[in-house]
Amino acid sequence: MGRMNVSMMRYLEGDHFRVLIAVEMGMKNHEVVPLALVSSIAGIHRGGVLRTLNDLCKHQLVAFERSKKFDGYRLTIRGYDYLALRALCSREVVGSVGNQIGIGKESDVYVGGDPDLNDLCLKFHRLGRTSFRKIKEKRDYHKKRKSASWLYLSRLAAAKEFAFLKALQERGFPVPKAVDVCRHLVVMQLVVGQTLCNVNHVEDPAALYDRLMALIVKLARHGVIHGDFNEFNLIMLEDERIVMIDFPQMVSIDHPNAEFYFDRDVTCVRTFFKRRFDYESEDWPKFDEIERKGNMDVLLEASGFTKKMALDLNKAYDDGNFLAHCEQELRNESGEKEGEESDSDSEEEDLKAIHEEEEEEKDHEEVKAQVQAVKQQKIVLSQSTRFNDWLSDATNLLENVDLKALKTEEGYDDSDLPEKITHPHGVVAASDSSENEDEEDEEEEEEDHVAVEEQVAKVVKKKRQAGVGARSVASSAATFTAEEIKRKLALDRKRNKEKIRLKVKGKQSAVSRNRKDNKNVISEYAGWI
Ligand SMILES: Nc1ncnc2c1ncn2[C@@H]1O[C@H](COP(=O)(O)OP(=O)(O)OP(=O)(O)O)[C@@H](O)[C@H]1O
Repeated sequence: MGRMNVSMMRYLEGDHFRVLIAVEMGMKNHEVVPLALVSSIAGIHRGGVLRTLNDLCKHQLVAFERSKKFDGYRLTIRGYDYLALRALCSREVVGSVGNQIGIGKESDVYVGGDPDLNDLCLKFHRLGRTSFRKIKEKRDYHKKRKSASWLYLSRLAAAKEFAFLKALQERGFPVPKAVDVCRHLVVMQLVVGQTLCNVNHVEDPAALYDRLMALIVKLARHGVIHGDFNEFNLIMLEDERIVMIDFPQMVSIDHPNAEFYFDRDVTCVRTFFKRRFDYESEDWPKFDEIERKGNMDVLLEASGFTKKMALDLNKAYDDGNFLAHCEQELRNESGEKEGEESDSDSEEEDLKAIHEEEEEEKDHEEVKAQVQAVKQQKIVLSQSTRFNDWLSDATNLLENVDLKALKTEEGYDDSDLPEKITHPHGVVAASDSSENEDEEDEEEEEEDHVAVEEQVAKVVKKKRQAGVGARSVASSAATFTAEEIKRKLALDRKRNKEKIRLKVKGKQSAVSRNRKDNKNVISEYAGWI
């Protein structure tokens, strides 16, 4: 029995726990939680979530798994322990975790301390431990669900233990003081003593025997039967007082098998005393003689530990291997127990349906997105070909423009312009005027260039002032009239506007839909934390 390694907790940040909680929530209806879902539940962008998940994987708080349909993350036992501890730390219930003092079939027990370093007992329920270890080899066989069942069952076991501890304590039974519960972790008073199985000698076995039998009867009078009343679940203090621990199978005396459980508790004590202390009594309590005086069983049901929860938990205990959910599922599949569908199975089916719906929806959305992308591409392509056509037409027309004709037609005086502009290709001017000037140095060229620019600016200004603009030039040369271009531009603008509007609308609805889904998941899990 070692120590729980909680050193990593001090290095984890808020985002780490946020992502851990997101994985925990996602595991309600996912065997492994896909990155996209973790990201949307946590409300952190994918890049950030991925980085955090890598950290968590490194510290074995989550595990990455590949399944047939998709890859994703699942919470590990360590991750679940960290979540519970973190919550209790922030409630200032737990301040430290120490050595392991007990290891049972269904739990790990550690010494802990509160922030003031007073001793505490931390009991981590591990109800799905068996199934969790075999999860890989059984994965294909059981398909979905079992990953959720160990979280669910461990949480139920903790809730039940806490509820019983409180109720028993209030009625004066010798049990450890219940401090708090979170997820699968129950915090209670640390009992300093020895379990009865380790006690070899007592001063007065008869007195101890009577006290134990009186305890069984007192429980029954209050309406409950321990169900596991044996030397392993009884701690003896130094002064030989007895403290009861561990009530996993506590049942009401109205339970159909109540008598069987009662007799089994009595027999356990008798057998132990005979074997260990060689003490046998002729006197032992009988179930028929019990007079009910309290209704703790009923009160417990009203305390939040519902019938449904008890049903699920008892079924898991009865089946022994804590895979009740999965086995029931299998039985249903093989048609053995078609008429006996329990609540948990209907929940399983609901979850399955939700899962399938989600996948369908996802597929649908993907197809939609693809269609949208193809449409968009087409529009862009059509726009670009239209533009290219228009550009080539315009270029051709421009080349055919007769500037001289234009000059006479428009009253255009090009005396202001240098030769290079008057003859755009420079061929005519070069051959006519200066055949001898073959070489021009770079400086001159540059000066010319600046001069040309200035001249152009001057001419344009002049034309504008005279009310004759470039538009009139274009109108005489292009096949597209100004009206047509205007109309086209207006149409394009309108289409673009519509496109933007549509896009925003779509985005908004997707965002609000995601938010709604996340809100539902979060509200469903409100009682977990
Ligand atoms: N409050 C406590 N104070 C001190 N020790 C405790 C306390 N609770 C449990 N333990 C120790 O932890 C051991 C395991 O506890 P417990 O019996 O509750 O676990 P379990 O998993 O239900 O065990 P199992 O089902 O195998 O009997 C006990 O035998 C006891 O030694």
